[in-house]
Amino acid sequence: MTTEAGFEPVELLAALVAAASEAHTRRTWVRRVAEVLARALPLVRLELGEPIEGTSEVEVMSSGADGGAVTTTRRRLQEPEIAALRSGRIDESARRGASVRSRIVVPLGGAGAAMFVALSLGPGARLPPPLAARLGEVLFHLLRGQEVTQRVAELSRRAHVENRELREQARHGERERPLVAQSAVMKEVLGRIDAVAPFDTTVLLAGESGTGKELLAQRLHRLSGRGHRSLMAINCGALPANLVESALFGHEAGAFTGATRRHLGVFERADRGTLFLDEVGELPLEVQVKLLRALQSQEFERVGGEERVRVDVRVIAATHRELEPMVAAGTFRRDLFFRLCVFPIRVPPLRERLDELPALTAALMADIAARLRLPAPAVPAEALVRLARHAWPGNVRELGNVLEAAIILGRGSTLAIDTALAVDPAPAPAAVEPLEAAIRRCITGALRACEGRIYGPNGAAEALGLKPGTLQSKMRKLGIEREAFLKGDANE
Ligand SMILES: Nc1ncnc2c1ncn2[C@@H]1O[C@H](COP(=O)(O)OP(=O)(O)OP(=O)(O)O)[C@@H](O)[C@H]1O
Repeated sequence: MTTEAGFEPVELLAALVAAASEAHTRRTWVRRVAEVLARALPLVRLELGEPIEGTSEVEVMSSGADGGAVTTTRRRLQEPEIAALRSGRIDESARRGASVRSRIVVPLGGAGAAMFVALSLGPGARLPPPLAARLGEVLFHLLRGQEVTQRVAELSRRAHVENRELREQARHGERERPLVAQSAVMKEVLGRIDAVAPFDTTVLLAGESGTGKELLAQRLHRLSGRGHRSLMAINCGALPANLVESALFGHEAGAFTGATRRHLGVFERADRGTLFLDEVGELPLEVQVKLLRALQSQEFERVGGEERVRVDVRVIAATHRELEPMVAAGTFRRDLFFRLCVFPIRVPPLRERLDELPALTAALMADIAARLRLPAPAVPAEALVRLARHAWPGNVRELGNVLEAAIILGRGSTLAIDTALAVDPAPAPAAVEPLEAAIRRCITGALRACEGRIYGPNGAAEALGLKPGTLQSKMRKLGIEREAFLKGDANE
């Protein structure tokens, strides 16, 4: 038996099986089946419809014959579709004459079918109902097969993620350090952490570098209902824009040069757990948009992928920068700021809680001495006085470093605090602004004053005494976008 288009059903069957068996998602299945059918029929469009239970609507995935993007829409079920699903018979009621397209509805799975395929054929074309019914049977079984393939892929992905999760947890368990909080300000911080922990509320930890934000994020995660799942951390400032996006959302094989395999991002790996977004203020603007969307919908696409990945992630963000001035300067999105700043917690610098210096010193000393396999020397009162006089620009991290050096220099028997502090290279505290922050401030200020204009006599480059190319390269490096400063429809 051959069709009017003259194809051999056996060949078609072989091609359909080959195309459908490799489809990991229903979307790919629809595209591949449409491609194969288009080789045998004058197919204009293929639709796969699944009525939505309890409604008179149907979700339709549809693909043109050219294998382009598959679209998903939701609309009312049409009469011919209802009839075909109910009776399990082909509906050819939309068969038209030689100059107009026809549409044939093929139920998948006999009377009371749960799905259908609708084929729109070019003018004058026809698929005889017996052949269409056979095609329906084949597609029904191929679709069942696709569901199994998808389920297996999903289970294997979960197993992979859980395996990684367990390994992370084992490592994380080793890593978590005791948290000292004896001062009134730190007790207050801990109170807020413990209060918000059981909820999925997004928390923003703001404080200078080394104040213990990551340690607090670990406690928050442990006390939440997700504590037995993984806590994934990413430092948003450590990678350039294109890599941050892939680190957050993952990428598909072939997404860019060197992407030989699919890579899961931290969002996916934190599924059902917690994601710690450290240094969130460093995120380039273009990635901020994508992060906002992912936070709002808990859905995203891997870089180079079409499939929407759904996750269930609780987010803790941290920043050593003041985000509000960045919002005012246009370098941090206002909407993202409000999405993150649901429950802000300020972590005070060490100089504001010197009353817990003795307890911190004791806890850090015990930890460091155990790691170095040295006895922990006693801490004389004058050493504590000396420590209390230091400004601690690097906060608790710096205190740990000084103590480690003091233990080593004292060879495990005394604590050589003075010598250790004398070689402490931590920057002076104070009003000194990091160079990058100063550059960012100058550039954003100029762009604001010039309303996003870079070139020409009123442009930001001239105002800053830079070549436009140099300014643009600095902006790229700092993730500053000109668009954020445009007024109305101002243009270059
Ligand atoms: N309250 C604390 N009790 C015990 N150890 C602490 C405390 N706070 C910080 N530390 C220790 O100080 C070091 C720095 O802490 P942590 O990495 O959590 O700071 P952070 O604020 O996240 O720093 P950064 O912003 O630079 O990432 C870690 O070794 C941590 O264990």
